[in-house]
Amino acid sequence: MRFISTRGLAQPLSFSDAVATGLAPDGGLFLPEKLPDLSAQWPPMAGLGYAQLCHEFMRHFATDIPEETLRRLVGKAYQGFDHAETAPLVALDARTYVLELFHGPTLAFKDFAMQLLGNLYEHQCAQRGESINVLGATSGDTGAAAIHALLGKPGTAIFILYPDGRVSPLQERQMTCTGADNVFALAIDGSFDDAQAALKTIFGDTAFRLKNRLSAVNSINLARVLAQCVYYLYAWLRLPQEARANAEFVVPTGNFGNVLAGWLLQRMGVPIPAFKVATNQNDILYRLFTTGEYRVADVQPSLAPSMDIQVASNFERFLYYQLGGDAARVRAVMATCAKDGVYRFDKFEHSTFSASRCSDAEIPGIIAHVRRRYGYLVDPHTACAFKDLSPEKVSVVLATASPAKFPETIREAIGAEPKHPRLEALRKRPIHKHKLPASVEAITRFVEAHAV
Ligand SMILES: Cc1ncc(COP(=O)(O)O)c(C=O)c1O
Ligand SMILES: N[C@@H](CCOP(=O)(O)O)C(=O)O
Repeated sequence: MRFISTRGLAQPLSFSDAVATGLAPDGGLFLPEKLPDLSAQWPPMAGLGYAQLCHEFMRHFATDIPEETLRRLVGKAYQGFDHAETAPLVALDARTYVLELFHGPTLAFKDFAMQLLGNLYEHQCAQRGESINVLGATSGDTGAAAIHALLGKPGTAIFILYPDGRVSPLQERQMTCTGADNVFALAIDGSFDDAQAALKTIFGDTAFRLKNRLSAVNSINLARVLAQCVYYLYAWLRLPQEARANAEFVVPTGNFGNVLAGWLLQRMGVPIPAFKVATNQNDILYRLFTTGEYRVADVQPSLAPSMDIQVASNFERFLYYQLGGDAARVRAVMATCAKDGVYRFDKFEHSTFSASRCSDAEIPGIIAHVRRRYGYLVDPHTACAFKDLSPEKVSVVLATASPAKFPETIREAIGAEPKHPRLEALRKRPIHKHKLPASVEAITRFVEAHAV
C-alpha cells in the first residue's frame, strides 16, 4: 500500500517511508491511497486478543514489512500493559460503557500507538543502520508516552516540546524524571499550539529534517492514527450485538487524532453508527461541528490540560475526505485557516458526528457525579465526555487517561487523591528540563546540538 499527502504535492510513499517522514514534505498529512474494505473481515476477528487483532489490522497498511516481523513488533508493543484485556470494555449500565485506554506504561491512551511506533523506529534503525532523532510536541500525554516508548532505545534521541507550566505536575515528571541520556524535555514559553506550529515549520524544512534524521511522534505520523483504530475495533467486537446499532463512541478530543481513528475505521466498513467529539473549554471543534465555522481563539488553560488545543492537526485528514479527496481545495482551505484563523464551510456534512463541550466549572462536578452514579472514577479529560450523554444511545466513552495523573482535580471533585505506584515513585526523582522560547531557531539549535 502507498501513502499520499492530503495536499497532493508530495510523492506517495511506502508505509515505512511515510512513518519515517512523519509530516509530508508539502506540509500535508499522509493517508492511505485507498482504505481497505474490512466489511467482510471484521466479524471473524471477534475472538482475537488485542495484539493479534492489531496485527490483523496493521498488515493491511504495513505491506512493506514482512508478516513475521510485523507480528513480532506488534506483539512486543502490548506486553507492557498491565491489564489482561489490554483495553477493557467496562459496562457501567446497559446504555453506558467505558473503554479503558489507560493500562499502558504511562497510563494514557497514547501508549497504544506509541509503544508500536517505538518498535517501528527501532526496526527502522536496525534496517537502515542509521540513528533517528524524534521530535514531538505535547500538551502532556503524547510526550510522556513517546519518551517511554523510546527510553534508552539504541540509536535514538527524543526531543519533546511542552508548554511550560501548562501540563499536570505528574505529566511533567513522567517526561522529566526518566534520567535517560536520550531524552530531552523542552519546556517552551508558549502554548501547545505554539509548540505544534514550530514543530510543523521544522518538519517543513526538508534539508534540516534529512540532515538530522528527524521523525515525528505526534499524530501527524500516520502510524499513530492507524494504531489507534485498533481499540475501536476491539471495543466494537466486544459490544453486545443488540447495543451496536445504536452505539455512539464519545471521545475526549483535542488534536482530533483519537476520534479520527474511529471514523476512519467506519470508512473501512466497520458499521459504527456515531461519534461524539467531546471538548473542554477550548471548544473550536465543538463550534465547528455545531455551526460549520472554524474560528481559532486563544487557548485557555484548563483542568483537562491535554486537550488545551485550538489548531487540531488531524482536522486536515477529515477535511480531505470531506472535500472528496480534492487536494487543491484542501490546500486552499488550510491556507485560509492559517492566514485568517477563520473559515466558514458552505456545506459541512458530518452526519455521524455530534459534539459537546465542557467548561472547567463543570469538570469537578461531573467527576463527582460519575463517581456517585456508577461508582467509577474518571480523569478530567474523560469527565468532559460524560457531559450530555445521549439518553437514546448506547454510549461508549473512551477513558483516555488514568485519574491518578491528575490528583489535584480529583481531590477537588471527591475529596481524595487516587495514587498509582509508578507515578508516586516519580515524585522523589530530580527533574531535568531545558527551558526554551517557542522559536524555531532556538529549537533547531538545540536539536542540532544534541542529535545522535
Ligand atoms: C488524556 C487525553 N484525552 C484526550 C486527548 C485528546 O486526544 P486527541 O488529541 O487525539 O483528540 C488527549 C490528547 O491527545 C489526552 O492526552
Ligand atoms: N493531547 C496531546 C496533544 C498532541 O496530540 P497528538 O495526538 O497529535 O500527539 C498530548 O497529550 O500531547
